[in-house]
Amino acid sequence: MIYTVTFNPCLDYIVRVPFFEPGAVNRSEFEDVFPGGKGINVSIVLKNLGVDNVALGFTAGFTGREIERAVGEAGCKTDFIRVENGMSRINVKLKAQVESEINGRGPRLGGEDLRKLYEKLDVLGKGDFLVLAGSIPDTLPGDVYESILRRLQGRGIRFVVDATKDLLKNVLKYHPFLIKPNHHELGELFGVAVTDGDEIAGYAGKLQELGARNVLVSMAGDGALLKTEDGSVYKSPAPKGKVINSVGAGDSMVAGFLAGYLQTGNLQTAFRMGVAAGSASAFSERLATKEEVHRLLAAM
Ligand SMILES: Nc1ncnc2c1ncn2[C@@H]1O[C@H](COP(=O)(O)OP(=O)(O)O)[C@@H](O)[C@H]1O
Ligand SMILES: O=P(O)(O)OC[C@H]1O[C@](O)(COP(=O)(O)O)[C@@H](O)[C@@H]1O
Repeated sequence: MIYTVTFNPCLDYIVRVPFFEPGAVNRSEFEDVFPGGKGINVSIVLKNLGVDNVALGFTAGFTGREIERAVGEAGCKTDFIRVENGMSRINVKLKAQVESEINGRGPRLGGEDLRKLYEKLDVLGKGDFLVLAGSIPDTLPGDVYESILRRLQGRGIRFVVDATKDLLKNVLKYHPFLIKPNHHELGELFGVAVTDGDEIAGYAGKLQELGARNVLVSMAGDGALLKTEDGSVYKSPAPKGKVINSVGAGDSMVAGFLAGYLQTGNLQTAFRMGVAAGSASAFSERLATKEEVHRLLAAM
Protein backbone atom coordinates (compact mmCIF):
# COMPACT_ATOMS: atom_id res chain seq x y z
CA MET A 1 0.00 0.00 0.00
CA ILE A 2 1.09 3.60 -0.56
CA TYR A 3 0.74 5.96 2.40
CA THR A 4 1.16 9.71 2.06
CA VAL A 5 1.74 12.04 4.99
CA THR A 6 0.86 15.72 4.82
CA PHE A 7 1.88 17.44 8.03
CA ASN A 8 0.29 20.71 7.01
CA PRO A 9 -2.72 20.13 4.72
CA CYS A 10 -4.53 23.13 3.32
CA LEU A 11 -7.34 24.42 1.22
CA ASP A 12 -5.82 26.00 -1.88
CA TYR A 13 -7.77 29.14 -2.75
CA ILE A 14 -7.09 29.98 -6.39
CA VAL A 15 -8.05 33.52 -7.30
CA ARG A 16 -7.52 35.12 -10.69
CA VAL A 17 -7.59 38.87 -11.38
CA PRO A 18 -6.72 40.44 -14.73
CA PHE A 19 -4.24 42.80 -13.03
CA PHE A 20 -3.43 42.91 -9.32
CA GLU A 21 -3.11 46.41 -7.91
CA PRO A 22 -1.66 46.49 -4.37
CA GLY A 23 -3.52 48.86 -2.06
CA ALA A 24 -6.69 48.89 -4.25
CA VAL A 25 -9.92 46.87 -4.19
CA ASN A 26 -9.32 44.10 -6.71
CA ARG A 27 -12.22 42.05 -8.09
CA SER A 28 -11.63 38.48 -9.09
CA GLU A 29 -12.75 37.03 -12.41
CA PHE A 30 -12.34 33.40 -11.25
CA GLU A 31 -11.97 31.57 -7.97
CA ASP A 32 -11.86 27.95 -6.86
CA VAL A 33 -11.12 26.11 -3.63
CA PHE A 34 -9.76 22.61 -3.34
CA PRO A 35 -7.85 20.48 -0.85
CA GLY A 36 -4.08 20.67 -1.06
CA GLY A 37 -0.78 20.05 0.60
CA LYS A 38 1.83 17.97 -1.12
CA GLY A 39 0.99 14.50 0.22
CA ILE A 40 -2.72 15.04 -0.35
CA ASN A 41 -2.11 16.06 -3.96
CA VAL A 42 0.01 12.94 -4.46
CA SER A 43 -2.83 10.84 -3.01
CA ILE A 44 -5.47 12.39 -5.26
CA VAL A 45 -3.46 11.98 -8.46
CA LEU A 46 -2.50 8.40 -7.52
CA LYS A 47 -6.19 7.66 -7.04
CA ASN A 48 -7.01 9.34 -10.37
CA LEU A 49 -4.45 7.00 -11.95
CA GLY A 50 -6.10 3.97 -10.35
CA VAL A 51 -3.61 3.44 -7.51
CA ASP A 52 -5.10 2.87 -4.06
CA ASN A 53 -3.46 4.72 -1.21
CA VAL A 54 -4.07 6.13 2.25
CA ALA A 55 -3.71 9.84 3.04
CA LEU A 56 -2.40 10.53 6.55
CA GLY A 57 -1.72 13.86 8.22
CA PHE A 58 -3.14 16.43 10.61
CA THR A 59 -6.32 18.45 10.20
CA ALA A 60 -7.91 21.09 12.41
CA GLY A 61 -10.98 23.32 12.56
CA PHE A 62 -13.66 23.84 9.89
CA THR A 63 -11.08 23.98 7.12
CA GLY A 64 -9.74 20.63 8.32
CA ARG A 65 -13.22 19.11 8.09
CA GLU A 66 -13.57 20.38 4.51
CA ILE A 67 -10.16 18.94 3.60
CA GLU A 68 -11.20 15.53 4.97
CA ARG A 69 -14.50 15.67 3.10
CA ALA A 70 -12.98 16.72 -0.20
CA VAL A 71 -10.11 14.21 -0.10
CA GLY A 72 -12.63 11.46 0.68
CA GLU A 73 -14.81 12.69 -2.19
CA ALA A 74 -11.79 12.36 -4.50
CA GLY A 75 -11.89 8.65 -3.63
CA CYS A 76 -8.82 8.47 -1.36
CA LYS A 77 -8.79 6.50 1.85
CA THR A 78 -8.00 8.90 4.67
CA ASP A 79 -6.84 8.47 8.22
CA PHE A 80 -6.18 12.02 9.40
CA ILE A 81 -5.45 12.96 12.99
CA ARG A 82 -7.63 15.80 14.24
CA VAL A 83 -5.84 18.52 16.16
CA GLU A 84 -7.52 20.86 18.64
CA ASN A 85 -5.24 23.92 18.34
CA GLY A 86 -6.16 26.25 15.47
CA MET A 87 -7.29 25.46 11.95
CA SER A 88 -5.86 23.93 8.82
CA ARG A 89 -4.45 26.66 6.59
CA ILE A 90 -5.93 28.32 3.53
CA ASN A 91 -3.18 28.90 0.99
CA VAL A 92 -3.81 31.76 -1.39
CA LYS A 93 -2.69 31.33 -4.99
CA LEU A 94 -3.05 34.68 -6.73
CA LYS A 95 -2.96 34.53 -10.51
CA ALA A 96 -2.50 38.01 -12.00
CA GLN A 97 0.18 39.70 -14.14
CA VAL A 98 2.50 37.48 -12.10
CA GLU A 99 1.69 34.47 -9.89
CA SER A 100 2.02 34.91 -6.12
CA GLU A 101 1.33 32.55 -3.24
CA ILE A 102 0.71 33.01 0.47
CA ASN A 103 1.06 29.67 2.26
CA GLY A 104 -0.27 29.73 5.82
CA ARG A 105 1.34 28.46 9.02
CA GLY A 106 -1.31 25.93 10.00
CA PRO A 107 -2.33 24.54 13.39
CA ARG A 108 0.04 24.08 16.29
CA LEU A 109 1.07 20.44 16.57
CA GLY A 110 2.62 18.94 19.66
CA GLY A 111 4.33 15.79 20.91
CA GLU A 112 1.07 13.94 21.53
CA ASP A 113 -0.05 14.56 17.92
CA LEU A 114 3.25 13.19 16.68
CA ARG A 115 2.89 10.13 18.88
CA LYS A 116 -0.49 9.38 17.24
CA LEU A 117 1.12 9.61 13.81
CA TYR A 118 3.95 7.27 14.79
CA GLU A 119 1.34 4.78 16.01
CA LYS A 120 -0.32 4.80 12.58
CA LEU A 121 3.02 4.49 10.78
CA ASP A 122 4.06 1.53 12.90
CA VAL A 123 1.75 -0.75 10.88
CA LEU A 124 3.73 -0.19 7.68
CA GLY A 125 5.97 -3.00 6.49
CA LYS A 126 7.63 -4.75 3.57
CA GLY A 127 6.40 -3.63 0.17
CA ASP A 128 4.75 -0.43 1.41
CA PHE A 129 5.65 3.03 0.12
CA LEU A 130 5.67 6.04 2.43
CA VAL A 131 5.50 9.49 0.85
CA LEU A 132 6.53 12.38 3.09
CA ALA A 133 5.83 15.61 1.29
CA GLY A 134 5.65 19.30 2.07
CA SER A 135 6.59 21.64 4.86
CA ILE A 136 6.07 20.98 8.54
CA PRO A 137 4.43 23.43 10.98
CA ASP A 138 7.03 25.44 12.87
CA THR A 139 5.84 24.03 16.22
CA LEU A 140 7.40 20.68 15.31
CA PRO A 141 11.08 19.77 15.55
CA GLY A 142 12.91 20.31 12.24
CA ASP A 143 14.19 16.72 12.28
CA VAL A 144 10.74 15.11 12.20
CA TYR A 145 11.11 13.52 8.74
CA GLU A 146 14.48 12.14 9.78
CA SER A 147 12.98 10.72 13.00
CA ILE A 148 10.27 8.93 10.99
CA LEU A 149 12.77 7.33 8.62
CA ARG A 150 15.06 6.37 11.50
CA ARG A 151 12.15 4.69 13.26
CA LEU A 152 10.90 2.83 10.17
CA GLN A 153 14.23 1.90 8.54
CA GLY A 154 14.98 -1.78 8.01
CA ARG A 155 11.34 -2.81 7.52
CA GLY A 156 11.42 -2.98 3.71
CA ILE A 157 9.42 0.24 3.30
CA ARG A 158 10.33 2.43 0.32
CA PHE A 159 10.47 6.12 1.24
CA VAL A 160 9.64 9.01 -1.07
CA VAL A 161 10.50 12.49 0.19
CA ASP A 162 9.53 15.81 -1.38
CA ALA A 163 10.82 18.50 0.94
CA THR A 164 13.34 21.31 0.99
CA LYS A 165 16.61 22.21 2.71
CA ASP A 166 17.55 20.28 5.86
CA LEU A 167 14.21 18.47 6.00
CA LEU A 168 15.34 16.71 2.81
CA LYS A 169 19.10 16.63 3.35
CA ASN A 170 18.81 14.93 6.75
CA VAL A 171 16.82 11.95 5.44
CA LEU A 172 19.28 11.02 2.72
CA LYS A 173 21.32 8.74 4.98
CA TYR A 174 18.22 6.50 5.23
CA HIS A 175 18.36 5.87 1.46
CA PRO A 176 14.98 7.15 0.26
CA PHE A 177 13.82 5.35 -2.89
CA LEU A 178 12.90 8.66 -4.53
CA ILE A 179 13.40 12.35 -3.84
CA LYS A 180 12.01 15.12 -6.04
CA PRO A 181 13.56 18.53 -5.63
CA ASN A 182 12.87 21.14 -8.31
CA HIS A 183 16.00 22.68 -9.79
CA HIS A 184 15.79 25.73 -7.50
CA GLU A 185 15.59 23.48 -4.42
CA LEU A 186 18.46 21.37 -5.75
CA GLY A 187 20.64 24.47 -6.14
CA GLU A 188 19.59 25.78 -2.72
CA LEU A 189 20.88 22.55 -1.10
CA PHE A 190 24.36 23.35 -2.41
CA GLY A 191 24.24 27.15 -2.30
CA VAL A 192 24.38 27.47 -6.11
CA ALA A 193 22.00 28.28 -8.97
CA VAL A 194 21.65 25.36 -11.41
CA THR A 195 20.04 25.48 -14.85
CA ASP A 196 22.21 23.41 -17.15
CA GLY A 197 21.29 19.70 -17.57
CA ASP A 198 24.80 18.34 -16.95
CA GLU A 199 25.16 20.48 -13.87
CA ILE A 200 21.78 19.23 -12.60
CA ALA A 201 22.81 15.62 -13.17
CA GLY A 202 26.04 16.35 -11.28
CA TYR A 203 24.23 17.72 -8.23
CA ALA A 204 21.68 14.90 -8.39
CA GLY A 205 24.69 12.57 -8.20
CA LYS A 206 25.92 14.38 -5.09
CA LEU A 207 22.54 13.68 -3.43
CA GLN A 208 23.04 10.02 -4.33
CA GLU A 209 26.48 10.10 -2.70
CA LEU A 210 24.67 11.32 0.42
CA GLY A 211 22.32 8.33 0.21
CA ALA A 212 19.38 9.03 -2.15
CA ARG A 213 18.56 6.15 -4.52
CA ASN A 214 16.69 7.83 -7.40
CA VAL A 215 16.70 11.61 -7.86
CA LEU A 216 13.98 13.24 -9.93
CA VAL A 217 14.63 16.92 -10.62
CA SER A 218 11.70 18.91 -11.98
CA MET A 219 12.27 22.09 -13.96
CA ALA A 220 8.72 23.42 -14.47
CA GLY A 221 8.28 24.39 -18.17
CA ASP A 222 11.76 23.05 -18.95
CA GLY A 223 10.80 19.45 -18.15
CA ALA A 224 12.69 17.13 -15.84
CA LEU A 225 15.73 14.91 -15.29
CA LEU A 226 15.98 11.55 -13.54
CA LYS A 227 19.23 10.11 -12.22
CA THR A 228 18.63 6.49 -11.30
CA GLU A 229 20.44 4.34 -8.79
CA ASP A 230 22.20 2.43 -11.58
CA GLY A 231 23.69 5.73 -12.81
CA SER A 232 21.43 6.25 -15.85
CA VAL A 233 20.33 9.79 -16.61
CA TYR A 234 17.04 10.42 -18.41
CA LYS A 235 15.98 13.87 -19.58
CA SER A 236 12.63 15.01 -20.89
CA PRO A 237 11.35 18.33 -22.16
CA ALA A 238 7.92 19.33 -20.83
CA PRO A 239 5.05 18.41 -23.14
CA LYS A 240 3.60 21.38 -25.01
CA GLY A 241 0.35 22.90 -23.83
CA LYS A 242 -1.32 25.91 -22.25
CA VAL A 243 -0.54 26.35 -18.58
CA ILE A 244 -3.73 26.95 -16.63
CA ASN A 245 -2.78 26.22 -13.02
CA SER A 246 0.59 24.78 -12.07
CA VAL A 247 -0.24 24.37 -8.36
CA GLY A 248 0.33 20.70 -7.60
CA ALA A 249 2.34 19.99 -10.77
CA GLY A 250 5.32 18.74 -8.73
CA ASP A 251 3.11 16.54 -6.55
CA SER A 252 1.39 15.16 -9.66
CA MET A 253 4.81 14.29 -11.04
CA VAL A 254 5.61 12.25 -7.91
CA ALA A 255 2.24 10.48 -8.20
CA GLY A 256 2.73 9.78 -11.91
CA PHE A 257 6.20 8.40 -11.26
CA LEU A 258 4.96 6.08 -8.53
CA ALA A 259 1.98 4.91 -10.57
CA GLY A 260 4.25 4.21 -13.55
CA TYR A 261 6.76 2.38 -11.37
CA LEU A 262 4.12 0.26 -9.65
CA GLN A 263 2.54 -0.65 -12.98
CA THR A 264 5.78 -1.57 -14.81
CA GLY A 265 8.70 -1.74 -12.35
CA ASN A 266 10.62 0.33 -14.91
CA LEU A 267 12.22 3.62 -13.85
CA GLN A 268 12.30 5.15 -17.34
CA THR A 269 8.58 4.46 -17.85
CA ALA A 270 7.92 5.86 -14.38
CA PHE A 271 9.82 9.01 -15.33
CA ARG A 272 7.78 9.53 -18.52
CA MET A 273 4.56 9.02 -16.60
CA GLY A 274 5.79 11.51 -13.98
CA VAL A 275 6.47 14.18 -16.59
CA ALA A 276 3.10 13.57 -18.26
CA ALA A 277 1.24 13.78 -14.94
CA GLY A 278 3.07 16.98 -13.88
CA SER A 279 2.31 18.73 -17.14
CA ALA A 280 -1.26 17.39 -17.33
CA SER A 281 -1.94 19.05 -13.96
CA ALA A 282 -0.26 22.29 -15.09
CA PHE A 283 -2.52 22.27 -18.18
CA SER A 284 -5.75 21.86 -16.20
CA GLU A 285 -7.65 23.89 -13.61
CA ARG A 286 -7.36 21.13 -11.01
CA LEU A 287 -5.17 18.05 -10.64
CA ALA A 288 -4.77 15.78 -13.66
CA THR A 289 -7.20 13.01 -14.51
CA LYS A 290 -6.10 9.65 -15.92
CA GLU A 291 -7.35 10.60 -19.39
CA GLU A 292 -5.39 13.87 -19.35
CA VAL A 293 -2.19 12.08 -18.30
CA HIS A 294 -2.54 9.38 -20.94
CA ARG A 295 -3.31 11.91 -23.67
CA LEU A 296 0.00 13.69 -22.99
CA LEU A 297 1.86 10.41 -22.60
CA ALA A 298 0.69 9.28 -26.04
CA ALA A 299 1.99 12.52 -27.57
CA MET A 300 5.43 12.39 -25.88
N1 LIG B 1 4.84 25.62 -17.36
C1 LIG B 1 4.83 24.29 -17.51
N2 LIG B 1 4.69 23.74 -18.75
C2 LIG B 1 4.69 22.40 -18.93
N3 LIG B 1 4.87 21.52 -17.92
C3 LIG B 1 5.01 22.01 -16.67
C4 LIG B 1 4.99 23.41 -16.39
N4 LIG B 1 5.15 23.59 -15.06
C5 LIG B 1 5.27 22.35 -14.54
N5 LIG B 1 5.20 21.41 -15.50
C6 LIG B 1 5.35 19.95 -15.34
O1 LIG B 1 5.27 19.58 -13.97
C7 LIG B 1 6.54 19.11 -13.50
C8 LIG B 1 6.78 19.63 -12.09
O2 LIG B 1 6.75 21.03 -12.10
P1 LIG B 1 7.67 21.94 -11.17
O3 LIG B 1 7.09 23.33 -11.23
O4 LIG B 1 9.08 21.81 -11.55
O5 LIG B 1 7.46 21.27 -9.74
P2 LIG B 1 7.25 21.95 -8.30
O6 LIG B 1 5.79 22.33 -8.29
O7 LIG B 1 7.57 20.87 -7.33
O8 LIG B 1 8.17 23.14 -8.24
C9 LIG B 1 7.57 19.58 -14.54
O9 LIG B 1 8.71 18.77 -14.57
C10 LIG B 1 6.74 19.52 -15.83
O10 LIG B 1 6.66 18.19 -16.31
O1 LIG C 1 3.74 22.47 2.48
P1 LIG C 1 4.15 23.66 1.64
O2 LIG C 1 5.59 23.63 1.24
O3 LIG C 1 3.74 24.97 2.27
O4 LIG C 1 3.37 23.55 0.27
C1 LIG C 1 1.98 23.54 0.24
C2 LIG C 1 1.48 23.91 -1.12
O5 LIG C 1 2.09 23.09 -2.08
C3 LIG C 1 1.11 22.42 -2.85
O6 LIG C 1 0.98 21.12 -2.32
C4 LIG C 1 1.49 22.42 -4.30
O7 LIG C 1 2.81 21.90 -4.45
P2 LIG C 1 3.54 21.81 -5.84
O8 LIG C 1 3.05 22.92 -6.71
O9 LIG C 1 5.00 21.88 -5.48
O10 LIG C 1 3.21 20.46 -6.41
C5 LIG C 1 -0.18 23.18 -2.64
O11 LIG C 1 -1.30 22.35 -2.74
C6 LIG C 1 0.00 23.75 -1.26
O12 LIG C 1 -0.64 24.98 -1.14
